[in-house]
Amino acid sequence: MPVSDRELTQMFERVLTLSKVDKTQSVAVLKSDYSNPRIVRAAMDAAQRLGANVYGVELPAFNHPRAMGMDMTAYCGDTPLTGNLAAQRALEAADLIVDTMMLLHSPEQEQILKTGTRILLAVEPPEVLARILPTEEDKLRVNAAAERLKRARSIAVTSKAGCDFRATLGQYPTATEYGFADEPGRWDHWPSGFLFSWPDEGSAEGTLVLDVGDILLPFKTYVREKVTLEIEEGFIRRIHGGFEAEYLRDYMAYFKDPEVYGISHIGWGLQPRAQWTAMGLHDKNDGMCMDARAFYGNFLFSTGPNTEVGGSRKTPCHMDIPLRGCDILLDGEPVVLAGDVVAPEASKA
Ligand SMILES: O=c1ccc(O)c[nH]1
Ligand SMILES: [Fe+2]
Repeated sequence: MPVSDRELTQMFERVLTLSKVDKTQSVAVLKSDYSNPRIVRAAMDAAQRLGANVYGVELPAFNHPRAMGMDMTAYCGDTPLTGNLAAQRALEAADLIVDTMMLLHSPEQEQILKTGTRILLAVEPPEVLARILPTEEDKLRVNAAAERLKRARSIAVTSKAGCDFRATLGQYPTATEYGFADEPGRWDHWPSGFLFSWPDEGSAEGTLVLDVGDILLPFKTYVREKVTLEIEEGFIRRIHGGFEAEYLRDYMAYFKDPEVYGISHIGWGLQPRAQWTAMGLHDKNDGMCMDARAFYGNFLFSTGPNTEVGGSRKTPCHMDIPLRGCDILLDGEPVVLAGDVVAPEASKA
């Protein structure tokens, strides 16, 4: 359903307030040719109504000749900001950046965050922003789960479909997304509600089976026949199944880069207002489909780049793949069973 400009501005006031915006703050709204002008306008107006110093940074769109599709998560690393040091300095001067063009998975984003500037990504359709408006309660639940994930030294994922995956943890940090950027140097994404870390280099092993209904992003397709990924020493070695397996093999091979097969962030969804079914009601270019990444009880794994956490893999090909119905155990203790969150208690909706 359409969301009015007035409601969109009010929601931005709410989320920017949660992001600690007030009259002491400066807010930069980062945009490019493909930004949603309604989101840009609402962010600018809301920040002004909160008394902040507001400015816009507009960057010409960047198209990589080998990138396919319009989903900004598909081809990572180079962005309209790449190489534009003057614009990066202008952004680093802000306390908070509202990113309406997507810096995610770029080295520049990490450099900006290291200066203490906060970044809030907001590129989903206003209807999705409204349905998954962040709350303090979301933050409490995600942080409760993060306390458990931070302590974990191993993760194991199994499922009726045949998943039998494990990895050791600890080399990389735990990352949380609860929808607002309230602490210095924090990046967050409105809408969200999930957490993740990265497997220790070379430790991801076993089998991941995409069952019917599991999701392939950025393809934005629901799997119709099982796809089996065999993983050894942190990399996908074999992909087999039917049409979707062939499609995935062909797509990943297109990049001619062995690093695309590396396992990247892995974690689980904690957002009950995100729906597995939502992707089927949107066009592919409506947004990046955060419902699929955040729906409650999913196991979300991904492939490709891990430079944002100091990893060595810089490859543009990034797949986000949420699975339903998995058991997720940390150090042998369940946090999700059959696709339902079971622990920690404070993380349950
Ligand atoms: O919010 C996001 C979106 C995409 C992604 O790869 C991670 N987190
Ligand atoms: Fe991802």
